[in-house]
Amino acid sequence: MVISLKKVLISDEIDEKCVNILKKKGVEVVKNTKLSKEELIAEIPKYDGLIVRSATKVTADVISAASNLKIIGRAGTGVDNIDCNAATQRGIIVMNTPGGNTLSAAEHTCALIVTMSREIPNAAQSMKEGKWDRKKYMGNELNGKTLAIIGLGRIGKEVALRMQSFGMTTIGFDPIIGGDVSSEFDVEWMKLEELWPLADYITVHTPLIPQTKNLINDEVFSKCKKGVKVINCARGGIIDEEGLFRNLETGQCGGAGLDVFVQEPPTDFKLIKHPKVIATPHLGASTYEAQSRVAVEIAEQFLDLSEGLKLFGAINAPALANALSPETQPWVQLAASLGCLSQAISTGSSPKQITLTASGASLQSGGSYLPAAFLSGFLQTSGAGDSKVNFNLINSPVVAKERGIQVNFKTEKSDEELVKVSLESDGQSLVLSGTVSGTSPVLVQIQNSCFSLPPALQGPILLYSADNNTQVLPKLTGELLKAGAQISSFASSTPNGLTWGLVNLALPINSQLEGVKSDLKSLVQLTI
Ligand SMILES: NC(=O)C1=CN([C@@H]2O[C@H](COP(=O)(O)OP(=O)(O)OC[C@H]3O[C@@H](n4cnc5c(N)ncnc54)[C@H](O)[C@@H]3O)[C@@H](O)[C@H]2O)C=CC1
Ligand SMILES: O=C(O)C(=O)COP(=O)(O)O
Repeated sequence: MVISLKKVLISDEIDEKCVNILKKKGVEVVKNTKLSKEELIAEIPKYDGLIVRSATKVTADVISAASNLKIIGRAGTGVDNIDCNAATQRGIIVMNTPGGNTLSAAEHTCALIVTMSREIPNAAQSMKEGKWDRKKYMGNELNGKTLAIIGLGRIGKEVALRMQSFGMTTIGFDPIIGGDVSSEFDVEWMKLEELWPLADYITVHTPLIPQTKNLINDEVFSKCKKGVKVINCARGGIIDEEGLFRNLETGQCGGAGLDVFVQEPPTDFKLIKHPKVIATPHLGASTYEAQSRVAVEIAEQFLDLSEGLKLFGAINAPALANALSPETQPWVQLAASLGCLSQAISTGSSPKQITLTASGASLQSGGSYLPAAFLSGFLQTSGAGDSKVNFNLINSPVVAKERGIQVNFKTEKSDEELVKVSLESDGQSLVLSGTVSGTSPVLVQIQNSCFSLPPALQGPILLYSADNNTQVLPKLTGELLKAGAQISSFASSTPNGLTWGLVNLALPINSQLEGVKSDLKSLVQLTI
């Protein structure tokens, strides 16, 4: 799957380095950070790449209008502003720059913890108002206090390491990162229920997903120490905003440091204006260093992918990572071609079982891309679904699963490199196998008949079977010439019951070849 990047739209405020790196490689870049949703929908069909931060909402209707879009890049971490399911369905890669802004977000979290413990924002504001209030702003030391960290990924870990230097005890929870790993950075892993009563401060560093929505709510506050302080530098909504306000009012919550909000920018400032709240306008990643890093990283990741060098940061393209190298490309095309042929030959009948077998040493890792490539050809030829959607390695596995189509993948040791497909459907079983000759995918076998000179599976083809090929061939050639066909090459299988013939054409023909159809057992025309 080749990702050709000619024109990229940058619709959020991103460091100029991103523009420069892409332009240097000949990519046309348009930066427009003022687009309304309607304007974005009108503009997006012109682009094959889109780069955003958190402000642009890449919704399903934007994606549906993006007829040429191949990749959406997030210069940052969270992709909750991108409808990733819609992008996957359309075969569009979604990519972020994990790690590029980790340290900035971690430092911002620590800054909120420290400033909250000493009421620095309120105290500083009172001095600007000409006051000298030394009694009002008594604080607490962090030394000896317990910090609970929910989400022990990149940012959670960096927060732990920094706050330990203040003498804080760090405890935490993460469903994936266990105690063996967290103990390496001195975080004692515990269950949420054990952690609530111990925490003086709770900081969240998870994505916003159904499991983390309103994770900290009235019930949780009631299990915490009176005066517990909370910090959210991850995503608005992980701490229930209404519940937080109620607990600040009663004093059950002693303070909150908030960088992110359910609605950004907020329309209701009630929580933000609470005297015990320190709020910043989603500034976690807003440092020159982080912005420079994520801008460079997203541009380089785009270029690496379009140059077929490597895939990094993609969150919805597991089949693509091993399918980029020039050596793998013809095998991807072969599997897709076999998918096209299988669907064309078995028209209408839905497959009960599809088995793909890869033989030969170089195809042993084919399980990561051959089934997806096969499905892309199979679905494309089925013509099912939205005709604007092209099936590729991103969307085919997902769409096939939705339609109940499953591919069993097997490998076999052999000196010969070969991809074999067996397809069982109601009353029909089909076997096809192919290989790569030079860089071209070729058909080796169909049912139990082999081609001594395997024909190329590329471009417009005509595949037929007949009982008596010697009689049929002159008639077929006559019909093709009548239809104005330019025949590039012809191959026939060694007769074994039926004979199969494959005609490679220069251009597709606009004829059903009625004059010869009755002499043939089967006939399919398709462009691969
Ligand atoms: N305020 C800002 O400007 C920034 C905010 N962020 C946000 O910070 C958050 C964390 O980012 P990273 O550390 O880079 O992500 P990460 O992917 O490295 O870590 C997230 C961790 O959350 C854990 N997790 C998932 N479900 C959980 C659950 N139910 N309970 C507890 N833990 C759970 C995951 O297992 C993972 O270890 C993200 O939401 C990201 O969008 C990131 C950068 C800047
Ligand atoms: O990377 C993230 O997840 C962030 O929240 C940073 O958002 P931003 O790029 O500053 O709009």
